[in-house]
Amino acid sequence: MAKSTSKPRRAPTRSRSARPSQAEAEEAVRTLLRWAGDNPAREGLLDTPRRVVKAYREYFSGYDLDPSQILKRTFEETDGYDEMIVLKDIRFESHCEHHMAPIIGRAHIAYLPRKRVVGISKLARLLECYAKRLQIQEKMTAQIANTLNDELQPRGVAVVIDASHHCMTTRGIHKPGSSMITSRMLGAFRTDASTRREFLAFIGLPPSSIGTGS
Ligand SMILES: Nc1nc2c(ncn2[C@@H]2O[C@H](COP(=O)(O)OP(=O)(O)OP(=O)(O)O)[C@@H](O)[C@H]2O)c(=O)[nH]1
Ligand SMILES: [Zn+2]
Repeated sequence: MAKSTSKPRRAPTRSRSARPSQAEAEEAVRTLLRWAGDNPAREGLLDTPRRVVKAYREYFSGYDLDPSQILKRTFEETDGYDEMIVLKDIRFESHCEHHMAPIIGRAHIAYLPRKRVVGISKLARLLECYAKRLQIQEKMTAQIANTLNDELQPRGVAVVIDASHHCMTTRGIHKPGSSMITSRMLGAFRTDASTRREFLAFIGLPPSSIGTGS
């Protein structure tokens, strides 16, 4: 195979200074409006670029958050609590990186603490931090589990996400009602079937619905 002489591709930068300005982002929206066949100068569309950019700032606010920082504050006075901790049915909205279309669903996050626990809202914040980025569901599921595992070093982590992809429901193949389920099991959730079953029971899934294949 011929050796490639092309320059290595630079990793995408996340630094704020490298971002286009607000004016440039609004101009890009005007271009899309013209491309769609409309007139960005008509009264109803005059404020649309500003609104779209404001909405995008919200949809993609996760790039400005540091996921590990979210889990930095932990509590050790738990009287030795070492049972499963589950936050279930956490609603979220994300956007797929292929079409920038909404992904809307629910996440269930669990861990088996080792000595310390984290404030429960931080699990939802961790989810938000990754959801408010361009995503594929598999990656988001793994990112949440891996960050929890790295930061808390618990005995196990489980993440299940069940979500509807608007790129599949409102365009393309048009399958409204379909949803995608992903899971990532680490530590005891991966190696111990009874731990996994207990978690699945907590989130209302049948015991054999999610295996680990290992
Ligand atoms: N695995 C996975 N696929 C996703 C996710 N979000 C969107 N997709 C899929 O990404 C794929 C992109 O496929 P392409 O063939 O490049 O794009 P496309 O022509 O718009 O595909 P269609 O959606 O089939 O019309 C589609 O099959 C989407 O359903 C996700 O979170 N995980
Ligand atoms: Zn998509």
